[in-house]
Amino acid sequence: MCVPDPIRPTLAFLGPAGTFSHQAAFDCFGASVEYVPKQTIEAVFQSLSPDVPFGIVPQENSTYGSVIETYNLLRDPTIGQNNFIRGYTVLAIRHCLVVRQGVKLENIDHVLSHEQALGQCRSFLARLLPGATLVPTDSTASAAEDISNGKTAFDPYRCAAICSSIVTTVFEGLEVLQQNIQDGEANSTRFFMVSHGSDTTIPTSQIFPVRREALLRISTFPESHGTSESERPNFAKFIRALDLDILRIDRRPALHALTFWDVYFIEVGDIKDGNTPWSDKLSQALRRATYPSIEVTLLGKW
Ligand SMILES: O=C(O)C(=O)Cc1ccccc1
Repeated sequence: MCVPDPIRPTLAFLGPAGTFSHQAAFDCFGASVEYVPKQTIEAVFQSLSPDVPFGIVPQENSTYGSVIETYNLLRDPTIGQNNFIRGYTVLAIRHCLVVRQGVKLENIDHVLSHEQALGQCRSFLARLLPGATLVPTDSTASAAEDISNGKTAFDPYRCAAICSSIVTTVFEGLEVLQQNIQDGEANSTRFFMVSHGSDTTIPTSQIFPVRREALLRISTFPESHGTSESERPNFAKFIRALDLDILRIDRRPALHALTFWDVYFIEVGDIKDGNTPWSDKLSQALRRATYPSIEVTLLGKW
């Protein structure tokens, strides 16, 4: 059972120890939180509660793009109701090819990792391991753990994991065969910090960029239950009415059954900081941008 520590709140991350999510969280929170590993990003979201007030989830990579699993989970109604995005942090990602000690490149016929990491190392894999089978795992560090303890469906002496070099200090019998195998030196991942409740005090000052920003979820649906094209919302009008900076837009299929009436995620920023509190400015913007067939939920502001 998890007994909450009144001094050190709990933070859930995609585990096991040694993932990039773990590093991103540690860079922000250091010793001020207690870290709880979860097997999936979904489990991180699901664990948010009074006992686990904080979580961290990967949101976007500069080489491979949006983390689809995270955006799919942001469609859940609990986000924006009980759980909220509270800010973000960016981590430079340096991938390594990690093997059991003594394994050489020519021995490898399976490469295990999180699908984001496999995607971030495409050109290395195509050049140096063109014949290897790519095996998606729950996380980068879980790939290393599986090879270390022999819990893969494959011969661990014919496998490699793509992960951080830190895993060699966490799991036994592993070594780094190649370093810096990511496509592009600038490879970075942005992580969202999430909390249970919208105003839970965050035990760090490391996470927030100076800018005032927010994430909106826009659900679209036909007003009548015919799915006529003429009912499609006019996004240009909606965005003009918001009158905020539009920092990025993502789109995922909706959870309802109406085909192609999608969910949009819009990150907005304050055009100019003034004396008006950011929450008031956001409420005013959302009032200006009220349209039939568009439902807006504030998923978080920071
Ligand atoms: O699996 C991990 O280590 C994660 O934290 C997800 C991830 C994977 C690859 C790059 C950044 C984050």
